[in-house]
Amino acid sequence: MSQIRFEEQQYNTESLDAGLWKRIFVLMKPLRKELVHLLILMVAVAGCDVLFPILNKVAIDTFAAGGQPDSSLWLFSIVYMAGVLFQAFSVYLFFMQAGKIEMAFSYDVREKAFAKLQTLSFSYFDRTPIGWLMARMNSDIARLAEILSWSLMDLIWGLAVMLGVSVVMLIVNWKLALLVLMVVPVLAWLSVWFQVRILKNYRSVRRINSRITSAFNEGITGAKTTKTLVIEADNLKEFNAETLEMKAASVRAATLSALFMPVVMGLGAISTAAILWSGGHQVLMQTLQFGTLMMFTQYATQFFEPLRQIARLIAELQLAQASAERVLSLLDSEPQIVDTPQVIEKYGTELDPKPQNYEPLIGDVEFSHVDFEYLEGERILTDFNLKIKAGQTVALVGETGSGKSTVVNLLCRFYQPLAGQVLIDGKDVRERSLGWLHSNLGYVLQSPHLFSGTVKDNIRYGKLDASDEQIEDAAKMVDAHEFILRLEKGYDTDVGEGGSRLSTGQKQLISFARAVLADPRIFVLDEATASIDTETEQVIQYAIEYLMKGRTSFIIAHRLSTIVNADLILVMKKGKIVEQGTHGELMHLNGYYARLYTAQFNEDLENQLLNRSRS
Ligand SMILES: Nc1ncnc2c1ncn2[C@@H]1O[C@H](COP(=O)(O)OP(=O)(O)OP(=O)(O)O)[C@@H](O)[C@H]1O
Repeated sequence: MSQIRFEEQQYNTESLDAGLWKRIFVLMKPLRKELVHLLILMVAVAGCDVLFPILNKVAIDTFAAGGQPDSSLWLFSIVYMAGVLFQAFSVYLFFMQAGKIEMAFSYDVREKAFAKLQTLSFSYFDRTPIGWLMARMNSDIARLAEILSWSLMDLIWGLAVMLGVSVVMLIVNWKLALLVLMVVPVLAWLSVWFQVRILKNYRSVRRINSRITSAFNEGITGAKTTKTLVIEADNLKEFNAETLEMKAASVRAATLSALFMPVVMGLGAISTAAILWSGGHQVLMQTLQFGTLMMFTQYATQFFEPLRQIARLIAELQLAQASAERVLSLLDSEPQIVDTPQVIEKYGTELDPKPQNYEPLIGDVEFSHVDFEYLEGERILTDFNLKIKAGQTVALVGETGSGKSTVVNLLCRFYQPLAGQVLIDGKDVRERSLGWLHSNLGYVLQSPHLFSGTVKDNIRYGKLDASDEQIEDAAKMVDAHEFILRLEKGYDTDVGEGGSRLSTGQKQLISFARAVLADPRIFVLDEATASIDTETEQVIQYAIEYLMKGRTSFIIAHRLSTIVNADLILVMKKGKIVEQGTHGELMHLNGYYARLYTAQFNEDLENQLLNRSRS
C-alpha cells in the first residue's frame, strides 16, 4: 500500500510533456539505425495501403468497365501480386524489427537503472520503497519499451496512411476528398475524448488490482495473525470495498469501449454515405469514373482505422508519461555519497576501481565531534567522539534504537555525518575512496544475506578469484565445513533465494567464511538476536573470535556473554556513550552494563536449569 501511495503522491501528469519524451528518445539513441529501418518499413507498408485502392480503381475502370479483359491484365495481376507480397514481407520485417527494438530498449534501460541502483546511497533506499523500485525496473520499463517500439510505429504508419490517402484524394477529386476530411476533426476529438477516459478507467482497474493482490498477499501470509486478532470480518469488508471499486471502474471502461466503436463506425458510415451520394450523382452524370468512386469509398473506410489508432496512442502516451517520468527519476537520482573527482582519478569508482593504487588500510578509527541525523531535524548522534586503535575489538551494546548500527553505518560510509569527521588511519573518510574502504571492510549482518546460487558461489563472493581449496579452507576456519558437507550436495547445494533454504546460524557461518576469504582489515558484525541452538552458537562464537584476530573489529552485541573478551565495550544510550571499558572494568563500575549483564546472566542460567530439568 505504501508503495501505491508513494507512487500516487509523486506523479500525476495530465497533458503530454514534450520535453520528457524528448529525453526518452535520447535514451533510444543507441537504437537509431534500427529505428530508421523501422520507419522505412512502416512507410513502405503504408505506401501499399494507399496503393491498393488505386490499383482497384485501375482494374475497375480499365478491365471491368472496359468489358473484355485486356491483354495487359496479366501484367496488372503480376504488379498486384508483387504489391501484396512486398507488403507481406515488409510486415514480417516490421514485426521482427519492432520486437528487436522493444527487447533492446528494455534491456538497455534496465541495465542503466540497475547500474544506477548499485551506486545510490543508503539514504535513497530509506526514502524509496523496494516495491516501488521493483515496479519501475519491471513494469514501467516494459511499458515504455512496448509503447516506443509498437505503438509509436503504429502512429507513424497511421500518419503515413492518412497523409498518403489525403494527398491522393485531393489530387484526384478535391471536392470528394473534402467530404472524407470534414469528419476528421470531429472524429479525432471524439476519439481522444473516449480513449483518455477508457485508459484512465483501465489504469484505476490496474491500480486497484495491485491493491487487491497485496491484500491477498497479506491475507495469506498473515493468516495466523488475522485469526488470533479476530479481524477476519474487518479484512473481508475492506477487501469487498476494493473489489466493488474495481468492478465499477471495469464496467465504466467496458461501457465506454462499447460506445466508442459504434460512434467511429457511425461517423465513418456518414462520410462513406456522403461520398456515395455525391459521387454516385457524378457517376450517373458521367463526370466521375466508377473506379474512382470505389477508390474513394475504400479510402473513406481506410482513413478511420489509423485515426482510431492515433487517438488510442495519444491517450496511451499521456498515461505512459507517468512511467516515463518514474523511469527517468530513477535514472536521474544522484548518489548522495560520492568520491571527489581527485579520488576518482586516482582510485577509480566502485564500479570501475583501480585497486593497484589502493594503499594498505591499517585500521585506526576515529569519530571526531560527529553529529548525525537520518531525517532532517531528528538528531541521532550529537558530538560523538571515539578513538579505536588498529586491531582492537570493540563491542557496542545498548538498548534498541540507541544508535549502535548508526555508528557502524557511518564507519562504513553508508551515510555521512552532518558535522564532524570519521577518520580512518587519521584521514577523513570523505577524502578516501569508497571502493578502497569497502574492499577493506567485512560486514556480517544480523540476518546475513546470501545470493541465489550454491554455497560455494556465496563464499566466493568474498574473493572472486578464490580456488575451491581456498573456499573450503575458509569454511574450515570458521567451522562451517562440517555442516556444509552434511548438506544434500555439499558445497554445490543451492541456497535458495536470499539463502531461504538455510537456517540463520548456517547463513551466518557461510557469511563468516565469505569474510575470512575477503580478509578485511575492518570487520563488523551485527550479532544475531535470533535464537540459535547452543551447539551452533558455540561454533559461531569460535568463528567470530577467529575472524576478529588481527583486525579492527566492531561487534553490535545483543548477547553480552559473547563479548566479555572485547578490548573495549561501549555502552550506548540515546546516541551517547554512557559507559566504556573492558568487561571487568564495567562490572566493577556496577552501572548500567553490570545490571544488564547480571540480568542476562541470570536469565541464561534460568533457561539452562529449566532445560536441564525438562530433559
Ligand atoms: N534508515 C533510517 N532512517 C531513519 N531513522 C533511522 C534509520 N535507521 C535508524 N534510524 C533511527 O535511528 C535511531 C538509532 O538507530 P540504530 O539502528 O542505530 O539503533 P540500534 O542501537 O542499532 O538499534 P537495534 O539494536 O534495534 O538495531 C533509532 O531511533 C532509529 O529509529
